[in-house]
Amino acid sequence: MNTTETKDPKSNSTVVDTSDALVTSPDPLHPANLIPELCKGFYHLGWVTGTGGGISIRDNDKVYIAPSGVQKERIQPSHIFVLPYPQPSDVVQRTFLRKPSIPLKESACTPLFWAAFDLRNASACIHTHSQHAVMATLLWGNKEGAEPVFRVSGLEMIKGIRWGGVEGAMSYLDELVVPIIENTPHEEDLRDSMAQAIKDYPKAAAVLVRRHGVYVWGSTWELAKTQAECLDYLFELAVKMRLAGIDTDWRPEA
Ligand SMILES: CSCCC(=O)C(=O)COP(=O)(O)O
Ligand SMILES: [Zn+2]
Repeated sequence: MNTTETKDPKSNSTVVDTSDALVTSPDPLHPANLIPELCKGFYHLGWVTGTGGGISIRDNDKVYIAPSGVQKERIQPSHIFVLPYPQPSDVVQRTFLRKPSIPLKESACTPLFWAAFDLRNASACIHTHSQHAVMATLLWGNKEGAEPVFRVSGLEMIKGIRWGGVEGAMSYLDELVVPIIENTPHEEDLRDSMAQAIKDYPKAAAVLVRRHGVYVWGSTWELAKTQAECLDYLFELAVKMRLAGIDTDWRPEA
């Protein structure tokens, strides 16, 4: 590994390695191999088209992050940023263990991924621009004075969600509640409201962003992925139910 420490004058961040050592592994489960593979899958689900969205994976004291504003289905392991964990989620003072040698910038979602790592001890966080998530934010919690949340109950896929995203599994009898925050012109400016929503809704496994998408996390990348799949299914189905005039608050008796 090239251990020369340099200061990036543009971003005022510290970079210690621009070689590929931290992102080269024959192991398909290495985060630098997984992120490109998972992003390709998310692209085909319509979750990360047009460059937005993605996934970050934390492996103990290292966080792996994809580049910003690139075709997420075409990312290579050599495009991945590696950051030490923990560190403040401050944009100005960010420290990197490894940056790509070609001119790329880390995902604008980095401070939001960090909120899930810091506040939920998550090991992976997924951001999607799924139209199902966006439709859910347009149909729930949007009336004057209404609590800004998505709610649904009485659907089997709720069992695929964990309390707080990282604890025990929810039951078929439970109501799923996901807070909705308002969008901002710049992704990184969502950080404080996402952190507040995570604190206000400690049982929620995700945060929806109005007219934008959703952030979902888990204690492993596998659980972040399956919860993102269950939530997306529930957003899609609940939207269809609401549009068909079917009660989405029906709850089975205990
Ligand atoms: C058309 S994408 C708009 C920006 C956005 O919502 C986003 O998620 C950007 O993520 P990136 O990882 O490309 O910085
Ligand atoms: Zn986004």
